Amino acid sequence: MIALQGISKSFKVAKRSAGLRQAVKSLFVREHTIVEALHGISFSIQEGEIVGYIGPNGAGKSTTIKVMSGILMPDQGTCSIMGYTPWKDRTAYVKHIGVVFGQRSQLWWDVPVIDSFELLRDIYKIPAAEYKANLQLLTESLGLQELLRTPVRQLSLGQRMRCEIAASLLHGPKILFLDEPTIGLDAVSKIAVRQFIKTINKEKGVTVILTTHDMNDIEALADRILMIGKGTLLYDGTLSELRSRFGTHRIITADFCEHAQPVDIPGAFRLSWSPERAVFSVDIEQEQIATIISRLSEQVALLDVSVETKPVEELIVQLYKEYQV
Ligand SMILES: Nc1ncnc2c1ncn2[C@@H]1O[C@H](COP(=O)(O)OP(=O)(O)OP(=O)(O)O)[C@@H](O)[C@H]1O
Repeated sequence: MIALQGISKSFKVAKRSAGLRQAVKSLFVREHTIVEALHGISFSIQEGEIVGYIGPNGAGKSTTIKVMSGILMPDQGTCSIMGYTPWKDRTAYVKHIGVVFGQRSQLWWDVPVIDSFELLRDIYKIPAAEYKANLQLLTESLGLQELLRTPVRQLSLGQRMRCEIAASLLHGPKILFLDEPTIGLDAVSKIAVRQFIKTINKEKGVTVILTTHDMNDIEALADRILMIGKGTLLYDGTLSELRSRFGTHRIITADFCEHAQPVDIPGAFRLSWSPERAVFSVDIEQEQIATIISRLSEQVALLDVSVETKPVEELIVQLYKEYQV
């Protein structure tokens, strides 16, 4: 459904040093630097996938989304989405995609939300019956009833984001590009947005590509992760593959029956120790969890023990470090 091959994109950025003298100089002599935002990006995505597109700040995520949604033309490479070249066949192409940029609004600021929706209906030439059905479904599933008559500028961030997502889906696109859809949302709104993304993917078969810095989004949604750093694709795989490749550590938390003095357990790294509780990190490639627990129970009376994998967030940080991005 989506195939990118060798996509590169550079930006020419005016360089200016600080100070009045340099400001005056720059009026006459302009110096530029080239920022290479994307460097030979290739991947393909099948219909029905939910793909998390991750990477540190400035990695090139938004630039890729802009290329895929036809807003930017790359310097090199090919991009075929549902048979279209996004930046060439824009008018026909945009009918098949929905785009949400978490940091920007596609809604008209001063008018009620429903007015923006009606404008989009006219722009996309959505047939009346289809518009009515989609609006009803989106209103119900995103809880928009109370918001439709409110001017966008009066909405909270979470309320606006729900309206943005609805706006991007009114024309029933097959692909949804979400650039940081949960940025700034509270925990309840985040869960609601994630739930909704899951539902449209399952029930309507919408293919979803989302960029995010929130690894809980990735954990909750993404079947597959594409990781980009400094404009280059660094990882393409599932979260569980990532876990088994990099997440060989487990965190053991032990609660004691009575206060205990710190002890060293061979094969485990002690992360913390308080009179009632200790936390260890264990590399399961080196030592078995059961062995560590048995060694620990020989030293202290255990009330409770829990074993957790390293949080995804930490795995990603480890991955960024490994690739030096
Ligand atoms: N219009 C532009 N003009 C000049 N440079 C740009 C432009 N857009 C992006 N860049 C540069 O391209 C690089 C990639 O930016 P991009 O916005 O794609 O990163 P990102 O991965 O989305 O980052 P973030 O997580 O911070 O949103 C950055 O170095 C950025 O400064």
